[in-house]
Amino acid sequence: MPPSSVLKTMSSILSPASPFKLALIQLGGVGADKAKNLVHTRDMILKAANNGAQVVVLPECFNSPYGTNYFPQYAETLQDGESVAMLSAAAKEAKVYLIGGSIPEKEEASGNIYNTLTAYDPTGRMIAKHRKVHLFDIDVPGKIKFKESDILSQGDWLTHVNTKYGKIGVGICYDMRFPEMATIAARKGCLVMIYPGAFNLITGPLHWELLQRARAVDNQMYVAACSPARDLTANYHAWGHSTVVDPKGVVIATTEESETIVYADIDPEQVKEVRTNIPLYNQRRFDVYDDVSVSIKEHEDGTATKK
Ligand SMILES: O=C(O)CCC(=O)C(=O)O
Repeated sequence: MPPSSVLKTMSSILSPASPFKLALIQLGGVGADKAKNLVHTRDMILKAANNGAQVVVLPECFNSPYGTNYFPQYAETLQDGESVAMLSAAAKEAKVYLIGGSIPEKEEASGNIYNTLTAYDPTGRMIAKHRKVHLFDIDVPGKIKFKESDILSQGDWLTHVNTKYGKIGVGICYDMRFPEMATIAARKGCLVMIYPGAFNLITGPLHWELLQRARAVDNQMYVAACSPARDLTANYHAWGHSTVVDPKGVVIATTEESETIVYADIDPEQVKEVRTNIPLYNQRRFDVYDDVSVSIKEHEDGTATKK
């Protein structure tokens, strides 16, 4: 048993939190018909809630086919968009916190398009908005080339969603490759980092699970990533394998590539225990290198920005 002073420090690094059941909806059948995509998504949210989920997660780009050519056509504003309206109503009907995957968002004033996640509380109120911070621009010759920045603008803040179960850090897909985001979230008291994402058949097998386990073990927090199901008739073939990793770095729930819902129990005591047993938090040498979280200030709307 560690001394009580250590235990006290350990519990104080996690914002107040309680256990909850998480559901990752590995959504299938996302096609060209947006209205149809929305109807199916709502059905799956209700299904997850009926199975006891208290926090429900959707994948990246759940309302439109994935690809830069689709973004302008499917983009909508957060003020009067049909996807946001559905998400809010579904969160309320299902009485769950909803991490609403992402949609192409059009900002009316600038005309910019963003890859945007919105989150809702069980009354249907939008409680956070995260715009993908790191855009997916890669070129692996002969294998995969993707350049989101041709069409999308990048987000300028981090997002820590306040829920009654504790604080949840969010990122979108490629954001997962940047460890600073998860480290900042952990040091600001988030117990889980959630990434709606859509890796592909090249980088998926290489890095999807590895990145989640890395973020989890480095930061001693839960990490979850929610993908669409794979559709070989679509232009973009998603890796699937929606996964939840615990604070020890162990995969506690996962799947293959078909449509399904992945469930996992998130327990803040597990975070505290791991951080007590292996007390990395207090062993960091900020006299030797900098703490990436100190320059970040959290705001009431869930955003976190440089001071
Ligand atoms: O990082 C990767 O390999 C895939 C990222 C991605 O698909 C995305 O950001 O949408």
